[in-house]
Amino acid sequence: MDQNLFNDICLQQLRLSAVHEGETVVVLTRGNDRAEYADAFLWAAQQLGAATYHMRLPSPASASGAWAVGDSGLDKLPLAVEALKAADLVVDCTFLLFSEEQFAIQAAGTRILTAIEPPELLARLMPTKELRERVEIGAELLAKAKTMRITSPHGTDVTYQLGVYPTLSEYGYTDQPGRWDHWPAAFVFTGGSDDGVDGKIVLAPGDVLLPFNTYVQTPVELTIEQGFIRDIRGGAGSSGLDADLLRSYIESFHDPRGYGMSHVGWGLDERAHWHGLTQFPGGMGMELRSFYGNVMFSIGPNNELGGPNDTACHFDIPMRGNSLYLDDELIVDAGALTVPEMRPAGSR
Ligand SMILES: O=c1ccc(O)c[nH]1
Repeated sequence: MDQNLFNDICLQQLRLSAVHEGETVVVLTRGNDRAEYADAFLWAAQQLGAATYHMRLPSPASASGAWAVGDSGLDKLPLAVEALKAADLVVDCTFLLFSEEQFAIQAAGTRILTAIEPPELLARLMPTKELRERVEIGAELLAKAKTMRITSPHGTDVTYQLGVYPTLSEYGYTDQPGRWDHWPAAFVFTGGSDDGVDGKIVLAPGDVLLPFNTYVQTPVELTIEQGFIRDIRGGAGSSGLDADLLRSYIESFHDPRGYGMSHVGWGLDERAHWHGLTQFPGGMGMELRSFYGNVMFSIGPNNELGGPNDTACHFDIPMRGNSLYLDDELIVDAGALTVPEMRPAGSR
């Protein structure tokens, strides 16, 4: 994208995130990644009268090749963490989520906006206040629920006991002290209690495996007991290829907590395409986490919700055409939201 255009969308973003004169905005990058993001955000912050600078960390010293979450590169840099805590807004172009340092920075009252996706996607899925309202309505419903049940025509039937962990909303910008968000995003999630997820999830062709950034081709059956996946196998009549890939990847972390059940919720953005991975292979799948009516469950850490599991092995798995009940009330009906206030304005 042309740098002037990129500057403009970052300006729109920082306006939504309520950046103003007297604030300090720090843009965080690593190695050679996303220098043009830093330029655009620095320019935009200046337009709004904020003080701003770029903090550039070295590239990770070791590259495992896997998407290991939680390593911020800041663990040996307490001075840098203090500087980030002193900022009003950190624009995180590195993915700090699941790291100790992200939690410490938020706890100091600093808001954090993660921005990693390709500029074209940032532009197309520019957050809106209307979408924020719909996401917040979803978050309110989810926060009140005591159980969540997910079913699908393929045989999924799993129940999460809720109420232990907070509900988080992601709508793509952040204007409240201490709040993190990720641009672009439109979904809500919480986590089941540590030993309170039981049942079966059957992944069907077209469901999405992030970070593989692939669509499931062969059905996968996951058996879940007391918050952990106990068995992964290919569904009836399938070669079992996707089941083998999933298991092999999780095993490579040598951490049984990689089989834990992480966050769970649903997506709300009708502008986000299910087929998005075919368009932006370089992205990290935020479009897929956000597409309207997806039900997304996750595997691995739950420390971002305050839980004890801080494994580096993480999967997000948005599924199509599933149904989701909160306390027996149908909220997502085969991939469509039932609550009019959560639907796009034109389709209530
Ligand atoms: O924005 C995100 C990205 C990944 C994840 O697991 C949650 N939210």
